[in-house]
Amino acid sequence: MATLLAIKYARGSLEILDQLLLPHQSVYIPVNDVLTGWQAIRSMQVRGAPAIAIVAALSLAVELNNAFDTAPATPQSAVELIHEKLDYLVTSRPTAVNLADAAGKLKALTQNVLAANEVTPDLVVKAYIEAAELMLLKDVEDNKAIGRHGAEWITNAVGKTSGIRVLTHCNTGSLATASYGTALGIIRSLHANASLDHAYCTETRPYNQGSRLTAYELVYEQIPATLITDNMAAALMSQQGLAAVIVGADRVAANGDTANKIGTYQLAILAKFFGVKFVVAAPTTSVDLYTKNGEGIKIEQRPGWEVLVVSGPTVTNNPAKESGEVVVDVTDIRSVKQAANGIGVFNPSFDVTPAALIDAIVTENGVVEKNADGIFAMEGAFKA
Ligand SMILES: CSC[C@@H](O)[C@@H](O)C(=O)COP(=O)(O)O
Repeated sequence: MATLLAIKYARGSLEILDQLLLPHQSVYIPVNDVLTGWQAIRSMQVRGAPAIAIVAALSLAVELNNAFDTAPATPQSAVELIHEKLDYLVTSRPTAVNLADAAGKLKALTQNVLAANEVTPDLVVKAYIEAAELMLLKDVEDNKAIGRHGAEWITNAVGKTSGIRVLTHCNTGSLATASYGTALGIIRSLHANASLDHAYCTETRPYNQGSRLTAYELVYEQIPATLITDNMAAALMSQQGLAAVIVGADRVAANGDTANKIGTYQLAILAKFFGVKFVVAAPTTSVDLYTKNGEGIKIEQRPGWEVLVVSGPTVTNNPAKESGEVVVDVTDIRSVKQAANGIGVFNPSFDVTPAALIDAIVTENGVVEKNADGIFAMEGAFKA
């Protein structure tokens, strides 16, 4: 069976699956430049920490590849142009560190190319494009490794190789990454090993990444699965004997505090209460050693209409605008208003789960657990 692909890329061409239309329609839209990439990320046409970073990097790769007529005059100006565009892309969404991490690595790489002998603007551009393309390939490999490590850790931790039931939140699958997925990658691995009995996924209000995307992926992959609303988690844990809650991450601080989709924190508290393992799955590109703990993580506040409507307005007739303004069509048929007029709205897109509530953090290099003092040392995640 073909895997779902959020990102279709060949040199000079990038298309993304418009996630605002899922699960009703599967429509790929072209992303030929940085401005369109920025808008696709801000408007959630593509979302999920790794996918955002890859689409941002590749949108610039396509723009540079196709801009034959406007190639920079000097290697220095090529580097400056690339850095300026990357800085702009980083402003699209603030919480997931993968985007800033990718931009930082690509800036350092192009800066290093400048130091080489006989460098030309073309060489700078070529080095950038090749590095961005590698990020796409590496993410798939990393996710498969996360899947293997996480499945092994969970089966060992609960002492069972079959009959395992898990709960996941938000979307962390093929649609949130280059392919395979992080938390959903672990569920995929458990299923492939015949260890999984059942996967539960939350709706993940207000944006419904769970019911719209994770449920879609689970059905597509024929993994036995059930959808719950976010407020059913305690009832589920009290009745269904879960082995683990498995979630992704948008940013893991140096002490293991983890920013992830709003609602993750309350699931971690419930997991602690019910003695269910709480597992975070993320590539090392989500680990931010420069941020000491969760207090330093900037949480994106999303527009109030996402809470006031079901499913949310779609982005239609949305030409890229220099101002970066995103045009939403609130009269769209899927925008069913469900709240009293005049009510205020609190809509943080993410929350921070304290490290104390987390049992394991799985990266492509293995599993980080707390040391004897009960502390995660996330530097360890960078050692294979
Ligand atoms: C592998 S994706 C991990 C996280 O990015 C995911 O759980 C999440 O919080 C996504 O948020 P989103 O707002 O949909 O981009």
